[in-house]
Amino acid sequence: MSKLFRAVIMGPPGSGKGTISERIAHSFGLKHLSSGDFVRENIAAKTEAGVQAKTYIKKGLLVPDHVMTRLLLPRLEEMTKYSWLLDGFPRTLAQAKALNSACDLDVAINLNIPLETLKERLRHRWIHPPSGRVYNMCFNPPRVQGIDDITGDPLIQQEDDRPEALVARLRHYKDVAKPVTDFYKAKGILYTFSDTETDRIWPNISTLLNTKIPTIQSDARCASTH
Ligand SMILES: Nc1ncnc2c1ncn2[C@@H]1O[C@H](COP(=O)(O)OP(=O)(O)OP(=O)(O)O)[C@@H](O)[C@H]1O
Ligand SMILES: Nc1nc2c(ncn2[C@H]2C[C@H](O)[C@@H](COP(=O)(O)OP(=O)(O)O)O2)c(=O)[nH]1
Repeated sequence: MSKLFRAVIMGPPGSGKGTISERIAHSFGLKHLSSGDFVRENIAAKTEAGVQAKTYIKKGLLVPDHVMTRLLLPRLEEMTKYSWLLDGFPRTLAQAKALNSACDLDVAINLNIPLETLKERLRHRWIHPPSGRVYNMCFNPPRVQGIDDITGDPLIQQEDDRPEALVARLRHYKDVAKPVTDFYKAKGILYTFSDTETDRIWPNISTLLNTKIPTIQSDARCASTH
């Protein structure tokens, strides 16, 4: 059977999941699957799960596990031929267990970034809600201030990126994420990266994936000749 590469990336809001996922997708040719993008697509398409998800997001809540897994697992089934990196899922132990029954993961990347750094980053984060594109006024600013590069639409700052909301969000993240990282640690696939800068974390992630991905893809090549 051919073996593909399957990874998840975890970390608190602002830890760089989106930024690092894009780099991984670009450098290693994996598909970057973002749970936030899936949620937004389902809301736009008014699917049953999308309609349910919208009621929670409007209140600034996480989407419940059963809605999230119903929305996400069928999309993963469409990806059986591809290597992928999943960003934003799982966020809870229930989601991690649901994912575990659907597929075998090779690597779980865990970003551990100091609180002060997260606060500072999210203060400067601006997003283009229809596409999910993320900018940072210092790190990756748009070409024109306040305007999306591709569509020319105005950018917005999310309510829950404000410093007051953020501390509560981060506390909640820690409580919910710990059982998930423990779960992956017990499986021996957890790799934690701690730093204040994505550019310093990136070479270490790249080295890790260089050691993991060629082996797996050469397995896949052998398998495909039989
Ligand atoms: N795994 C998940 N479980 C529950 N809700 C989710 C999950 N993934 C996404 N969502 C919902 O979709 C919304 C958008 O997700 P997305 O990951 O794009 O943004 P976010 O919560 O601002 O994350 P971050 O700040 O870490 O980038 C979330 O706020 C949440 O309500
Ligand atoms: N100053 C600075 N900003 C960074 C760095 N890495 C990412 N950012 C920016 C990009 C975003 O505006 C914000 C959060 O990054 P993100 O990739 O959206 O994180 P996440 O919420 O998906 O985990 O921080 C970084 O290393 N330094």
